[in-house]
Amino acid sequence: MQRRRSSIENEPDKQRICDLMESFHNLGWCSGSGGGCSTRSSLTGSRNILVAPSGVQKEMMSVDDIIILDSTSNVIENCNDLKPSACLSIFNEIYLNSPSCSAIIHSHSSVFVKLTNLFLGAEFKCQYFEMIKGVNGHENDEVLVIPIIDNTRTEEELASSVAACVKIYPRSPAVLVRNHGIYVWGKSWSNAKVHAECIDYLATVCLDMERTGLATIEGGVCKPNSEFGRKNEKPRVWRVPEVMVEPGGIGYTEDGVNVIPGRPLKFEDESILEKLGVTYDRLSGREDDQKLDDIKVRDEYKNFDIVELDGGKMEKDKYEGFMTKFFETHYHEDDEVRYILSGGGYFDCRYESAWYRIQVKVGDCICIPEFLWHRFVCDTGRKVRAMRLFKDAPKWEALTDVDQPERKERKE
Ligand SMILES: CSCCC(=O)/C(O)=C/O
Repeated sequence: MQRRRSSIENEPDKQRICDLMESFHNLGWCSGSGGGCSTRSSLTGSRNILVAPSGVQKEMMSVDDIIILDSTSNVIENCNDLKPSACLSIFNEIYLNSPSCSAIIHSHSSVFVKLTNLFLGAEFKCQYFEMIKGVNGHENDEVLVIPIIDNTRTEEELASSVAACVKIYPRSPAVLVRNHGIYVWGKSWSNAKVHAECIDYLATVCLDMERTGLATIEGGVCKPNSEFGRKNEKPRVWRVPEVMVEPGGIGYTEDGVNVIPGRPLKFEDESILEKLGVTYDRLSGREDDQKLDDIKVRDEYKNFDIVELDGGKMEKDKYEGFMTKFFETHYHEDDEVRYILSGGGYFDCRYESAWYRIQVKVGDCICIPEFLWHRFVCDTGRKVRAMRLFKDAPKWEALTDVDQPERKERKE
């Protein structure tokens, strides 16, 4: 039976929703009538849910505006006869599919509109940021994965996609909706609030840092360029049998490899680098890294210069000209040493009738030995800035299989 006056015992829960909505409005998470909030009743044994109404200014709600429903959406209290939030069907799906969920926040923070246009696939992923620890069950060196779904005209249409994400991504307490916002939840109202704050922070940091070159998206994961957590990462190497290499090259997906349906490529362990004679050091990505000075002394590099390619900024013909040159199979009569300062890509090295695709990213200082057939391609970020280190005067003389057929068998 529906009550006309707010029951005393529910007032603290109702007041909390009013307070949360006011603070979310002040944060810009629910301006222009967007956004919403729901919690489970804190009364012992109750499965009721409380939901903010639609049509009331988010920062001006009073306890009598908050609607209480039972677990099958029958209205228990609706003192001001208001319409429940349009998100109710989505909230219900989240409660249903995430049994520990006790509170849900729907934010229209503009950062998520921007983020879902930087991450155009089905997931936002980031790693090595301290705030990842604020998301239950995650460490700061783990990859946080939050699913992204496309927006629809109505909330009802979104509900089934949100439900599917909650089931498929049990570790994620959130679903992003492209060009729209986020649904984020937790086992209590405060846990949901912490999740919402951490994810908003991570999205803001990833966007700003990617835009200013302080973070890089590698294999779909946004990572800060600095060293923490990354120093133990080894370059990833894939083996690509020559028969699988198409005339245009290996090609690559977002993950760096060309996955021929039904024939996923094999990850190699790093011992392959030894066979290829490829060596590497992991640095910070900074030009003034002390370790770089040590390497210069250790390996007697007396000269360096910077090579920079940016498919988003350079003239198309110029960028493609460089890419064609670097992607043509070639070798040099000296070691090729490259220290990646931003962006990333893949060195493909040919050895015993196969290609080995070695991923390089910020901080990698890689040495491709003299006479080893290789080529380079940027990753999907289409940019790389690298320091080239030389023992003698800087030079870039590539010997290609076309120019030097008699050398073709060297180092194979
Ligand atoms: C990662 S630096 C750009 C590629 C390059 O300098 C080279 O020599 C490719 O073989």
